[in-house]
Amino acid sequence: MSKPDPQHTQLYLDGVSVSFDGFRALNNLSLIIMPGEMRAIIGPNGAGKTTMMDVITGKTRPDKGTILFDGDTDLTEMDEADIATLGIGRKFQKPTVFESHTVWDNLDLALAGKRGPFASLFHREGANDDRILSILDTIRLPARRHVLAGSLSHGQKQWLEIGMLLAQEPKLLLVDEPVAGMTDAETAETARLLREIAQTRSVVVVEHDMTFVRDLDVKVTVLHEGSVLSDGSLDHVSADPRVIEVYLGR
Ligand SMILES: Nc1ncnc2c1ncn2[C@@H]1O[C@H](COP(=O)(O)OP(=O)(O)OP(=O)(O)O)[C@@H](O)[C@H]1O
Repeated sequence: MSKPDPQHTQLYLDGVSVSFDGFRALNNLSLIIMPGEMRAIIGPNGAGKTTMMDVITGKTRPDKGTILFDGDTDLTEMDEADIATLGIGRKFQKPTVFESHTVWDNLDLALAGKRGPFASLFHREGANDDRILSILDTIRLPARRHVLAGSLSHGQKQWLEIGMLLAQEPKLLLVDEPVAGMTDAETAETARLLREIAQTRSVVVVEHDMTFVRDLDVKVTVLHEGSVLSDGSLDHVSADPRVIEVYLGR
């Protein structure tokens, strides 16, 4: 089979391998995410999901393989800070908001981070207000904008952190287990929130919660032993005997 053309792709991984002390955490992994696509990544513990995020964001260097952003930017040659500046945002599992600042100030700080020191010097008070209000709407927190981030529920902290990433206007958002520890209502709302966000950017979500993955209603990729075992709709991959074996067998 001929290789797919990376042109017009948002993220292109081809033949990516990473070993730790001889153990292959990623084994010839190939994956394509198109602009404006949301993809769910599932797989048993140790399948390589976190390592995949690490090689995309420059935290771990692949031993071999191609990783391209926007069709032609080689990420394997870049460091973490440069990759973030390109427009790749990563949400880790644990929220890391500034607990002793208000929700509003957390977003204001995130926007200041985007401006950089020079632009911040000439920044007009209140210039960010429209942008902050718009992000507050997206993350379901307009009514809580003046409370301290530390007083939010766990789910709301996750949404605030997503909002802080949105302030950077990423073209690709990588989200690691966003609904772990959330209530059922927060989990359902997070699926709606991510679907809205994915209307204007690409999103890759790693998650174990299958109710949530069903709510996302997007193409699912199953990783196993560092490569793609199966992909397609959740119904398709759930019926794949290889997937059933990996999750239930042995
Ligand atoms: N820095 C490292 N050094 C050694 N081994 C590592 C390192 N990082 C990951 N591994 C190993 O690589 C394999 C893949 O790990 P990874 O964390 O990517 O899996 P995962 O799919 O994210 O699993 P989980 O669902 O449990 O988070 C595991 O066996 C892990 O122990």
